[in-house]
Amino acid sequence: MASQQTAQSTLGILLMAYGTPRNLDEVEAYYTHIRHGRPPTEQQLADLMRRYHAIGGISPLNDITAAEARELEAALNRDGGRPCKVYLGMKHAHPFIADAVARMAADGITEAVTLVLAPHYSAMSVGQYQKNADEAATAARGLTLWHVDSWHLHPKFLRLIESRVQSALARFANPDDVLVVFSAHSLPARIIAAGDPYERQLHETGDAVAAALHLPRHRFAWQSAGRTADTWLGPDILEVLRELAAEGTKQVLLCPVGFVSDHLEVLYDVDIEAQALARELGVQLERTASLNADPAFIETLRDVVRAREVQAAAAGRTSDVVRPGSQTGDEADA
Ligand SMILES: CC1=C(CCC(=O)O)c2cc3nc(cc4[nH]c(cc5[nH]c(cc1n2)c(C)c5CCC(=O)O)c(CCC(=O)O)c4C)C(CCC(=O)O)=C3C
Ligand SMILES: [Fe+2]
Repeated sequence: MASQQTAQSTLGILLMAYGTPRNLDEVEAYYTHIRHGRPPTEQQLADLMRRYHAIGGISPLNDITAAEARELEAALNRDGGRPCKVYLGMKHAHPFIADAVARMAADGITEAVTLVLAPHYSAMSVGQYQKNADEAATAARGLTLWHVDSWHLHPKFLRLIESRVQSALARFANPDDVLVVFSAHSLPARIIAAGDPYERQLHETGDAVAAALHLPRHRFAWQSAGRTADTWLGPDILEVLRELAAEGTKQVLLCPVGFVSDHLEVLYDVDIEAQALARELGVQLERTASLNADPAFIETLRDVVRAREVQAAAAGRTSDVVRPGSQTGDEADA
């Protein structure tokens, strides 16, 4: 009897994002949260404040994420499928992931697809979002979560990145002679030894885009590494820019494909910091436009959610209990 009710009940969507301070007064608490409760030094805080000031005082990330959540819910509710409600949960800002899960449970949601606004899986990034969600769901009881781990090879995602690369290439005098660099947020290098798929997935995305566009050559780089004693994945985008300039490369297109929105890592680390170095090196550096709330990106996310729902339903037909899963959204139909 419960399953008949489930067929028409609302499917929850836990849309998870990094989160950003809403104003400069919130930066210290935000930074402390990122540092697992250890307040930053005065110097570290001043440096982060300086970067937020440099991009206009506040990151556009909150507005973009909210628009993505709103548009995704609208897209899901006009496709004729099971009615959906999107709950936004952030890793480091309000509303936190646990708050979103608690609200979902209070609303009577019993099944939800979880999706992180980052295409590539790492146990240290997406895995942590999922862990936060799982803990809250266990506490709430009666709420089953179906995780999407990654969607870095979803055909619609690849088409979107390809078109972003193509339009950016057109900004160069000699588009055939541009070196495309795909980047993502660096992570501590020890994840690789632990068998993490993060680096491989970044390469898979970049290689697929390069093949589709017949790019003569492309490279990979990491960016925005933390300022800690850890060894971070490299080479860094700044290091790659120096190397390319030394080799005589004059035109570089950076595609920060590990991020979906405009935020500090894109607007400061690329548009300000990397641009300054490129100018100094005499290199023309362009960057692909972020996906943000582009309707074609919202369609991609909608497909990823529906594909995960179908997978979960199929699993439910072959067993009595649908356990929190962790399949990828990459197999979705084009
Ligand atoms: C993998 C990953 C993504 C991509 C995937 C995803 O999106 O999840 C990401 C995105 C983001 N990271 C962001 C902001 C920050 N991340 C920091 C620090 C760190 N990030 C890490 C990892 C990631 N971060 C790590 C391992 C640290 C070191 C933590 C420590 O030392 O324990 C710091 C501290 C200062 C600094 O290091 O710069 C800030 C301010 C913003 C919001 C920007 C805005 O407000 O517009 C976004 C979207
Ligand atoms: Fe970060």
